[in-house]
Amino acid sequence: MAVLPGPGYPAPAKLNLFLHVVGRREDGYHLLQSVFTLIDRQDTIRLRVREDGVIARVNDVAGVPEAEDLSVRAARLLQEHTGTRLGVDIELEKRIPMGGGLGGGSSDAATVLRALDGLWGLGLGTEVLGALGQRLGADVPFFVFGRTAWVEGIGERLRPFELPPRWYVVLVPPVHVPTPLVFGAPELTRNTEPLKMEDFSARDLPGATRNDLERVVVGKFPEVARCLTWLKGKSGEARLTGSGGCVFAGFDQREQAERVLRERPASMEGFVAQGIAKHPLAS
Ligand SMILES: C[C@](O)(CO)[C@H](O)COP(=O)(O)OP(=O)(O)OC[C@H]1O[C@@H](n2ccc(N)nc2=O)[C@H](O)[C@@H]1O
Ligand SMILES: Nc1ncnc2c1ncn2[C@@H]1O[C@H](COP(=O)(O)OP(=O)(O)OP(=O)(O)O)[C@@H](O)[C@H]1O
Repeated sequence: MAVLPGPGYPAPAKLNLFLHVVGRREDGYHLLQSVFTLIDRQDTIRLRVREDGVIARVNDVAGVPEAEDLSVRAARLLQEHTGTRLGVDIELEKRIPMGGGLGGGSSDAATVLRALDGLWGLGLGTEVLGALGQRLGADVPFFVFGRTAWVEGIGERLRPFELPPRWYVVLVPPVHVPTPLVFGAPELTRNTEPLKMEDFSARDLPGATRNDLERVVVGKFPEVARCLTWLKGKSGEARLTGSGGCVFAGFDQREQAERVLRERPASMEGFVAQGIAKHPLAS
């Protein structure tokens, strides 16, 4: 039952269609190349502006204490940055599996930044919000950018990339993969040769790319390995998203995706989601 009124603001999940680690910065962050797409599995965030400057979450979210919640931290950061006297009540309805490489926390943060930019009358716009968002997490600039993107740097260099309509089977193993554990693994390869975006169309991508984090995650989490092996049996394109543990495969027809999902073993959680070219809040 919703506590706050109104339909709320959507915060869609993402998939990394590929993820190459091409280097490492001096501060330990990794230089990546990736194509990010939004999908229509989403969290919902309801907001009510407060005149007293207080920022508070009004519902409990299992596994996410209020002080750590990226939606709350996004509001605090924006308030500090602008000095606004306004505050906000935040209600977060989670539907995106957590710790799955689907970027849920980052998307929640980006949605709060965008929505409060309007509700608090700030008018900062996409570029400033994206730069602020980077302080909250490497994926936040993508969600602020709000469209399918070829992504470089640690996640802040974004260019639009065209994809045909696609439906994805996403399997959700019962594990929570900590991103720092994966990036910190000694066995991770960090020297994939950089690709040029101009050389690739969406159709070439699966054969020419992979997720460099996959080998590390599969080695550490047998449940991820099990889901991936099963899905690879259905599509050679199956792979990990982000730092996992979710795995996915893309299909041209919704029916194909739904059939594969139905065929999965009863013990495997999963869903079908459609790729979306543009964030519902993007102009
Ligand atoms: C792997 C991806 O999911 C791809 O979309 C993201 O790059 C991870 O993004 P994220 O979860 O928002 O990551 P952050 O919260 O910024 O970083 C968590 C930790 O992951 C590592 N990290 C993250 C991103 C990056 N480009 N290099 C890194 O080495 C760092 O150890 C960092 O402390
Ligand atoms: N609003 C939020 N929603 C989900 N997790 C959050 C949120 N705020 C903070 N977190 C913390 O972030 C952790 C990772 O959650 P999230 O779902 O964003 O990971 P992820 O999908 O693996 O992200 P990524 O693709 O960026 O690696 C959670 O376990 C939780 O501790």
